[in-house]
Amino acid sequence: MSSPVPDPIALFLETRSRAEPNEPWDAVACALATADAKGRPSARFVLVKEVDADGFWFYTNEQSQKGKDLDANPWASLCFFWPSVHTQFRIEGPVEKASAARSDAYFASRPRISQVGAWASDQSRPIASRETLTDRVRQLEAQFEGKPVPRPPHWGGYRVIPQIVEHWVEGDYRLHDRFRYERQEDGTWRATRLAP
Ligand SMILES: Cc1cc2nc3c(=O)[nH]c(=O)nc-3n(C[C@H](O)[C@H](O)[C@H](O)COP(=O)(O)O)c2cc1C
Repeated sequence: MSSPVPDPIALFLETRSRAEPNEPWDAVACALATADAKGRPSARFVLVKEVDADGFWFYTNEQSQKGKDLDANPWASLCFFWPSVHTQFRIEGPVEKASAARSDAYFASRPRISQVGAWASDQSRPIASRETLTDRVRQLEAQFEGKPVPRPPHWGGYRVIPQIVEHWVEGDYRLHDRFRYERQEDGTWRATRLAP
């Protein structure tokens, strides 16, 4: 049986470190749920490599479906599940765009082929064929040859500011432990135990 902690972000980071060596896939991957202007939800996986009390950061094409959703409705929910430690975390809160400097720094850290891919892909728009994409990659590789690849203006970071964190730990006979943490005005967290 677990009990509430004062800082659920520290708990998230500690749990992720324990999970990381045993997960078959990337422990920083999570489902990101957004909703459009009509409140229709959609979910997809993203990588959230940077986490602190101010934000859970991900990077994407701002003209994608998720980018449009976040323009219309800047609130999101993230869901991580690490089977090796029998734990799920849900993070919910308002979303803000990263500064240009932060997006530049992250873009610069990516492999060159991913940087070219960010220019080549009009993410979430229809394309005629796979060749359309690979031809565009070849064309851009030639264009940027011998030069650093700049960050496309429509590509950048977002942070989900954690207002609600839910920690779920699998228990025997489906009697799981669930704690919902709500961030208070003074930055402390109020924990509530939820029925599983
Ligand atoms: C494990 C995993 C990680 C992913 N990480 C990202 C990411 O960090 N950023 C991104 O734009 N797409 C990422 N994708 C692709 C997205 O799931 C999605 O297909 C894409 O962003 C378009 O989503 P949208 O049309 O809802 O905007 C990832 C996919 C998987 C399976």
